[in-house]
Amino acid sequence: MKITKLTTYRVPPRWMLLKIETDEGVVGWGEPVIEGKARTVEAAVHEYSQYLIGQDPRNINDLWQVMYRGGFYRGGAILMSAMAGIDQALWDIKGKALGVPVYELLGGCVRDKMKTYSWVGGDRPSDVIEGIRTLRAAGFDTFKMNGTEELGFIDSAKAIDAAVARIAEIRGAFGNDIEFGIDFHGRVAAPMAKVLMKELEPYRPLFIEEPVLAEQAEYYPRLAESTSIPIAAGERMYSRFEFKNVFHAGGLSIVQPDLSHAGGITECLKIAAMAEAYDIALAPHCPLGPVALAACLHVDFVSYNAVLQEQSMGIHYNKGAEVLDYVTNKEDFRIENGYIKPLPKPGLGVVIDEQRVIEASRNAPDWANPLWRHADGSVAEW
Ligand SMILES: O=C(O)[C@H](O)[C@@H](O)[C@@H](O)[C@H](O)CO
Ligand SMILES: [Mg+2]
Repeated sequence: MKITKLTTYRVPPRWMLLKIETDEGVVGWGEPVIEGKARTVEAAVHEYSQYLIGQDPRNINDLWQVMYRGGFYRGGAILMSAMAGIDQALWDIKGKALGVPVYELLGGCVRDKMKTYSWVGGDRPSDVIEGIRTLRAAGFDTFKMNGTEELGFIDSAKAIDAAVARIAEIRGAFGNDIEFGIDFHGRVAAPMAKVLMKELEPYRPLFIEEPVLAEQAEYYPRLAESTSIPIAAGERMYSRFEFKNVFHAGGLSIVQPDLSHAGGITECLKIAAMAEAYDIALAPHCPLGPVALAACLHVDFVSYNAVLQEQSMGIHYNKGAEVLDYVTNKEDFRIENGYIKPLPKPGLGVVIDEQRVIEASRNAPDWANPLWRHADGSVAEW
């Protein structure tokens, strides 16, 4: 079997789908994307085709190493996201060629179903109570929300109180009938992270995500010393070589690699196994589309330390398309009481409505996150 063609489709709301064709008619789909930099990742995907066209797509490990090491420079959000989508498509092809789901190729499932969670609120955490009520009616009991709006390096007690009051209201409304993670989204600088985490402790969130920016990961052990709340991070780390330093330093309780940013299934499997050795739980990051979610689920189902899966149904970013809009086997993605079952079809288990994708790609918006500024005019972390 040989790879003959790579085709990329940028589609609403902010995703990119990659189709890899072969000379035997087996087609694989991937989802290479960095939110807000789809065109850059698209260029990187097509630059990698020099290593792929004419090659056997089933030699996933060798193709992965060639893409990672062959061009001298390596790592980072753009290249590892391009590789991630290509890797996903190669696993899709291999599973389809052998007639089995990818998790069967990886040794089979360690669980019957995988727990998922839903986002509530938006960029500026509001309407969370209403959002939780709606999603609870749909069977979810675990949620995630932004913990704060923009926050200064050193901010006021008033700003802290506002963030804490929102969480107190949630606990007050639902008690311990729900669980929720709080995403600091990298908006909080190290000095304030310690303050805010301490104030949130009484409300026992399931985890605090990105309590500081990934480039400040050396604070994780110090923050972990000062709080009982589990620390989660990983969406802005891109290879096992980055994660190894964070695991070794300690402080991280939940690792959240993104299957469309951190080198794909091949790399995230290795990250998951490394995390297990450090007694760190796995909760793949996935605010993206159906192929990214499917790739996450295959890693979840074969990873003992997988505990929670993010999925983007109803997420505040999905303007213009929902997570299953480009999928024809929607029933396989059914979530019951917050749980999803292994995807039964060969490969990644996603049947893409290519016509719908082609139509949607004709006028895909160039999504970008908003640019926030502090009251003094300086740029704020979004
Ligand atoms: O936890 C999450 O889903 C992420 O923090 C998410 O909000 C961002 O990754 C966003 O997709 C960036 O454009
Ligand atoms: Mg996050």
